[in-house]
Amino acid sequence: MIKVGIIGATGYAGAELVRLITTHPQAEIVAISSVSFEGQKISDVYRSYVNINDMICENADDVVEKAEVIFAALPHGLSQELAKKCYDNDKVFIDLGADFRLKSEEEYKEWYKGEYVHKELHDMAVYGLPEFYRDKIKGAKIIANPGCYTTCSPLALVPALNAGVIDTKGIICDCKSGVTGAGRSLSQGNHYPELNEGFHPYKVACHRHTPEIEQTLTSFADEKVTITFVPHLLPVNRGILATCYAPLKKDITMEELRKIYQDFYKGEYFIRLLDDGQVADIHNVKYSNFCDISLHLDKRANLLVAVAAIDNMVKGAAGQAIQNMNIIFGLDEKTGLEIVPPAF
Ligand SMILES: NC(=O)C1=CN([C@@H]2O[C@H](COP(=O)(O)OP(=O)(O)OC[C@H]3O[C@@H](n4cnc5c(N)ncnc54)[C@H](OP(=O)(O)O)[C@@H]3O)[C@@H](O)[C@H]2O)C=CC1
Ligand SMILES: CC(=O)N[C@@H](CCC(=O)OP(=O)(O)O)C(=O)O
Repeated sequence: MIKVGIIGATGYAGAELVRLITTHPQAEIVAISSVSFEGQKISDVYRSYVNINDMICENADDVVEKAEVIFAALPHGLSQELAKKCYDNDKVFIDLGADFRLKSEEEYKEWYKGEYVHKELHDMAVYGLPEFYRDKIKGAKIIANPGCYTTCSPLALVPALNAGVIDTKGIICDCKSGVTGAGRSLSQGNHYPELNEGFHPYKVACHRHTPEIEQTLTSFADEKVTITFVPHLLPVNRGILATCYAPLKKDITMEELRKIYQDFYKGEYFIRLLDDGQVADIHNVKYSNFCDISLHLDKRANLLVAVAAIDNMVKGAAGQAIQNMNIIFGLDEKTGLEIVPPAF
């Protein structure tokens, strides 16, 4: 059994790791940590875990000592020293935050106002989007696990970009997220009466995920890709829907487009390419690690419209992190993640 530690287990992403790894057949949670709830049971924080997982929250040092793979689900900016400690002790470190995601320190400074403290760790960190970078993930010691928008949007666009059928400029990622995406901390914007029955964009064309999505897209293009990214807050608990618009470089039929996506995602269990006429819906991926993609052509405007849906807590966070762990430890990628999304 793989010995797993979870730092930040009481947050939404950490609690989702607890949920999924508790039943993973080849991994066991050996330690979890929390600052606010140290000494308390995780099942006292989340009553759904009573009698299933009643582990006591310890501190982060205990987790690093006991585990061989450490997941960190902390606010941005707290993972660099933790990664160093794990690396020095020959542990695998999987970071659900953004500290290791951007390869360019300049971009990190611009968007996160932080510094790269251990540059060598940033050089060796692998961006953990398995459908694109599986081979690099296999030997990684540090994984930068992508977040929700930054998983969903590239999954919708990369096959078309890689095949050279869409432009590298003028792409729009119009995304909607459930409220769990904002984490467990309370804020006025997430207050029920102010959120429920409303719907609005935020950080329009200035969200910190913009350079991260561009970084992934650019790795499949022959020049820098620039996008307009507009996230919206959807008054549901879970789910991300990315509706991506991209100018077509040439005339293409639906059959040709579909073939490009089918070939690119051949054998990818977690990618479900929907039939013509169907649309991706967050409803159908809830609680699962699937990404549903539907393809549409707007011939009048000469645009590709690619829509992708994921569960932000699973494929957008904990599930993808476990997928990365499975790859690193040589397990079948699906292990512990063969979850059937509920029908209603
Ligand atoms: N929610 C989502 O959909 C996604 C989240 N992520 C990323 O995962 C990470 C966690 O997000 P999420 O779970 O939503 O956030 P939460 O706010 O729900 O949880 C954050 C966790 O970090 C702990 N924490 C807070 N401050 C500190 C601190 N100063 N030192 C140590 N621990 C601290 C918190 O609790 P405690 O006080 O108990 O230690 C809690 O366990 C973030 O980097 C986020 O961007 C990535 C993809 C999707
Ligand atoms: C709804 C909401 O607030 N979402 C978060 C993103 C959550 C996420 O994906 O976190 P990462 O930053 O780790 O990628 C936001 O917009 O900041």
